[in-house]
Amino acid sequence: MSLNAQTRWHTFQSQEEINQAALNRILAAADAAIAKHGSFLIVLAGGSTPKAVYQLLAKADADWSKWHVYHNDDRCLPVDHVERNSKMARDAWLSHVAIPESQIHDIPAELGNVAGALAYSEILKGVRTFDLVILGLGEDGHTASLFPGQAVDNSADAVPVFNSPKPPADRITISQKRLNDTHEVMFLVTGAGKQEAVDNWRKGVAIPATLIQSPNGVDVYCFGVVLS
Ligand SMILES: O=C(O)[C@H](O)[C@@H](O)[C@H](O)[C@H](O)COP(=O)(O)O
Repeated sequence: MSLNAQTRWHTFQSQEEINQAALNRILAAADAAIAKHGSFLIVLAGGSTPKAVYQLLAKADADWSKWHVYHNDDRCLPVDHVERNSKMARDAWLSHVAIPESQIHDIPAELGNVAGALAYSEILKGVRTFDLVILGLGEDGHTASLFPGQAVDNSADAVPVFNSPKPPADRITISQKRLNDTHEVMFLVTGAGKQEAVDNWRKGVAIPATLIQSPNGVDVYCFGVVLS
């Protein structure tokens, strides 16, 4: 599968507008994937913008029995810790809809980064190309748990992260290579704090987010940053 470096930028005028656009995009991607493959494979991001979209998904109508949910990263904390991305997604959305539990694939980050990454790589073994990967953007340009200045580790589908500059230090992330094995990518970027990272990205400065490409390019949904 060949990758496409095209980045399409979309700006929205309010938080509601970006949330709604993201919701529509997810539901459309699900319909298209289910029509084509009989299933929809979505990879979730942590962060406040995705959370608001998940809350909308909790009230949406969809063919939930065909959805398979993965996470692009998680923090090595107990399962029920409020900072676990898996807990956030369950509380905001997944516990409120009829996706079969066997199709919700949390990262077992409570096992620690090494054992948890091995276990998640096993879970991802044989999983087909994802349909939609959702990603956030950190102020430092990180995405998933791919941080600036850290070596890119594509040795497995899920890899341990040590010494994350954003706490907690121990995390697990799907690798760049496996994240790029997807039909579509949607970044959700909100807030003026992301301006410098967005400026760098648009100027062609390498930031972790620019590691992400898919055969269909990448869509970046923005609110609260200026696209100059
Ligand atoms: O793992 C983390 O530390 C966060 O989940 C982080 O990666 C988040 O996705 C971005 O910082 C954007 O977050 P917001 O959507 O809240 O701006």
